[in-house]
Order: sequence, then structure tokens, then C-alpha cells
Amino acid sequence: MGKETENGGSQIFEIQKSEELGRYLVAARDLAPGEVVITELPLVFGPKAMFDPEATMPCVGCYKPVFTDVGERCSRCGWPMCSGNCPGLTDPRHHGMECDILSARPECVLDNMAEYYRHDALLPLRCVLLQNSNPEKWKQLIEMQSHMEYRTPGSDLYDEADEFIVEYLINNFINKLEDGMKKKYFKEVSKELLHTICGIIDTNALEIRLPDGSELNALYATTYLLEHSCIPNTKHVFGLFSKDKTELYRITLKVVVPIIKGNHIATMYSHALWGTQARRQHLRDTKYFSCKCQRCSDPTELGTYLSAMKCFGDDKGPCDGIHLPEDPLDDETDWACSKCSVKVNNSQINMLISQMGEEVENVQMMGGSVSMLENLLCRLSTFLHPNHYHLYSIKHSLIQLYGRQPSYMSEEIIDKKIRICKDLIAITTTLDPGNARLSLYSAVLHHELHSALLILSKKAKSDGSLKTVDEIIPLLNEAKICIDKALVSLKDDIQETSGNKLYEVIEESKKEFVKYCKEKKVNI
Ligand SMILES: C[S@@+](CC[C@H](N)C(=O)[O-])C[C@H]1O[C@@H](n2cnc3c(N)ncnc32)[C@H](O)[C@@H]1O
Repeated sequence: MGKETENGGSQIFEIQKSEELGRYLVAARDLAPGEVVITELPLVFGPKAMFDPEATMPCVGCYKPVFTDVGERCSRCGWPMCSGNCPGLTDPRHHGMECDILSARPECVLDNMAEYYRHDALLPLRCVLLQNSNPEKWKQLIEMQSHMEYRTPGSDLYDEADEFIVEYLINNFINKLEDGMKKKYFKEVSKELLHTICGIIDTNALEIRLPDGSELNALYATTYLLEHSCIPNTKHVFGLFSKDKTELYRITLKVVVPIIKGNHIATMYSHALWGTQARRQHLRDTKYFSCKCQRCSDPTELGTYLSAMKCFGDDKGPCDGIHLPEDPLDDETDWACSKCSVKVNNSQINMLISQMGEEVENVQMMGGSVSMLENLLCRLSTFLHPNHYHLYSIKHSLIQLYGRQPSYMSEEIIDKKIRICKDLIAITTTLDPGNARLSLYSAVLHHELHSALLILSKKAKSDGSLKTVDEIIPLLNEAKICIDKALVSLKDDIQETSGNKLYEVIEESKKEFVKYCKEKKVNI
């Protein structure tokens, strides 16, 4: 089996099947970074509920956030919209598809709006509507894996889907349709079918973040076949800004590191900066498989020690060894110290790590100051290897404050900032050499390293005199390499909101850097 690119290129991948992975893609020839593997439009997409639906909800036509209590309403179905002129209201790919069905609910309540308007239910509804509106798309969609073998009544995901989507759609809309309307829109619509669709969405949908903060879920006819690896070799971007409306949400999947013919083509379903236990748990809970990739199988996570802990010690106290899981693919594994005989069980480690994770999250959520972050770093460093992912996260926040606040500008702090940036860059590059998932982290690190080197070049020497041109040239050379790397790591993120904003900030820094070099008559 094989496929060609949409633009008629030579065959890029083959679809294969195994007991363990189901269907997956392998390279049909050697693939180089930058090559496009897949580019396609979504079969169907729909909004996700907003973070605080009591405050804002997505417009049903264009998904722009609108105020829940004062926003306008679609004149037919009463669902929130940005304005009566929103083109998505009648567009059959957007609200035009579902407005008739949503209109079946006659009464309108003005309290408890978040219960009344459940935006998460719109994508399942749009999916089931494809049966009649686009049978070809429906055929592709219903072939996708739903994992209904695990989603049985009583399981968390089944019960959640049952209450918030299936019963909601059936009771409020589908059962209220007249028979003629039901026939017009659906070949079949049952509780079971809606559950299968919820399973298909949870297993296969990709999340699209829109510039104004709302999010969509979308299903793609070929991209969904990609398997997961914690060392992905591809990156995907979504077309968000195309002037051609028919191109909206096109996905483009590109190779990021060389892929040899016959090797698997993979994406990452989890977070690259979580440790192995957290990633594997997340994949089991949401995608129903236990990852056995090279990174998950390696106790050191490719030599990064991202999950390693310092020796817990016995009665005599800890030694200077580190704890790593004896078998990271075994959920019951012990964590043995590398130097003494102390062992700790996995559940104890997991409990500690999740408590620490909450602390890190809390401090970051409240926009932690340097001293708060430093205190936490100091406390957690007693237990964690310096490269542990919780410490990575704290340090990544700190380097964006060091050298940017008046009380944190000393040469000592700038040296520290440089050291941390270099350490974190080494971890980031090992985990994600192709910038598939960590491009923004990498860009921030290189940008901050550039800025620290620049500050250092401007700082007076210990005798109070300014540095000579010969003394600043090596610093500026290194700063130039860093800022260029920061920009390159974002080359595929410019279409995306946060990537775009960061790119603009770094471009501005580069202009200032070039100006400074000119003033100093340094040719970089
Ligand atoms: C988006 S689908 C991928 C396509 C799927 N293999 C198929 O045949 O339809 C995700 C599902 O594929 C399987 N899968 C993906 N990556 C895997 C991996 N690394 N190991 C085991 N199963 C995997 C899991 O069943 C997962 O829930």
C-alpha cells in the first residue's frame, strides 16, 4: 500500500500494520528534514469548550471568544456568535452544518449557560452529520480506531462522554427532531454510534490553537495514522492565516530529522518535557497503550537524567548516588541508587513527583518572582537530579528573569544565566534534535543566552574599564550564533500564534544586536 503527496511527489510513505501498533506509516524512501510527508484539509473540525465557559464561549461560526452573558445569539438556534454577519454561521463546514439540529431545542435559559451550551458536543454532532452530507468523509472517519473495547460503561471516559455529550445531544436535540428532519440529516443515530464517535475523536483528533485563544479539535483522513514516539521525527503545522477560506486548517506534516527508508514515521502525542512515568501514564489513560520507545526504555532518557532523583539514603543519610528506575517499562519497578543499596518503589516516587509538580505549577501560575522560584529550586534540588524536569521548568522561568530585572543584573547572575541556558539547551537538543516539539523552549533558551552574552560584553571589567573590541568579539560571535539558532528553531512556528509573537520579539532583538555590532565596528 502506498500514497503520493497531494502535489504529486514521489511516494513518501507506506501504510503498514502490526498487532502492537495497528496501522502506522513507514518511509518509502530516505526522507530529508524539511520534506513534506502529508498535507491535507480536515475531514471535520469543531470548537472545544473554553477554559472558563461562564465568562467566554467560542462563536459557533468562527470560534472567536465572545462574552457568555452579553454576547449576541444566532437568530435561529440561539447559540452564541460574534455577530450576525459572521460568515461561519451559514458555512456548511462551520455552524451551517448544525444550526438546524441545534434549533430543535426551543426553550432558552439565561442562567447556567455553560451547562446549556456545550461546545464540546458540536464536533461529535458534526461528525455524525457527515453520514448524509458527505458519505465519502463519513466512510473515512468511521474507519478510525475508537478503542470502544476499553471505553465501557463505568470507565471514566465513557461516563464523561455519556453525560456531557451523548445524553446531551440525544435529549436536547436529536430526540426533539421531527422524523422527517431526522431522516434528512442522519442515516443512523444512536447512543452507541455517538459513543463510538467520541472514542474516535479522543483517539485521533488533533488540537488546533487559534490566534485569539480558542481551540478546535480536527480529524484528518491520513495524518491520524501516525504512531506516537517520545522521539518524534516529524512536526505538523496548521494553516491558520490563509486568505483562501477553503484552505483553512490545512495540516502540513514535515520531516525534522533524517528518516531512513523503512523506518517508522512518528509524531508525539504527549509532552516532551515530562518524565517517562508521566508520559507513559498519560498515553495509557488517553490513548490506551504503553509506550516502549527508545526514550521510554532508557532509564536515563537518552542520557538526560530528566527523571532522576538524588539518593534517598538510609539511617546514615544519603550518598551522592542517583536513583533511576530499574526497568522503566515496568510500572512496579524499584528505583535503585547507583552507589548504595537503597531502593525506593515506583508508587512512592510517583507520589513525590506529582506533589512537587503541583508546587512548581502553583508558583508558575502566580507568576513566581525570582526569589520564589529560587527558593523552590533550592528545596527541590535536595531531592532531584539537576536535570530533573521539574527543575528544568523552574530554571526555564528563572533565565527569563535573570538579566531582565534591575536587581538581577550582576556579573555573577549573568554567568549563572549563561550556565543554566547552556545546560537546558543540551537537554532540549538531546530530547528533540529536530525541534518537533520543543522549538519554543529552544528559541527562548537561545534568545536568553544571546542576551546574557550581550550584557556581558557591555559590562565593565573588574578595574572599571570597558572591554576592548578584541575582548567582546568572541562574546558577540557566540551571541550571533545563538540568536540565529533561536530564529531558525521557530521557522515552522511562524504560522502559529505564540511562535509568531516570539519570532517578532527575537527579530527585534536581532535588529538591536546588529545595530550594536555596527556601533562597536564589529563585523559579525
Ligand atoms: C491516532 S491512532 C493511530 C492509528 C492507529 N494505529 C490505527 O490503526 O488506526 C492512535 C492509536 O494507535 C495506537 N498507537 C499509536 N502509537 C503507538 C505506539 N507507539 N505503541 C502502541 N500503540 C500505538 C494506539 O492504539 C493509539 O490509541
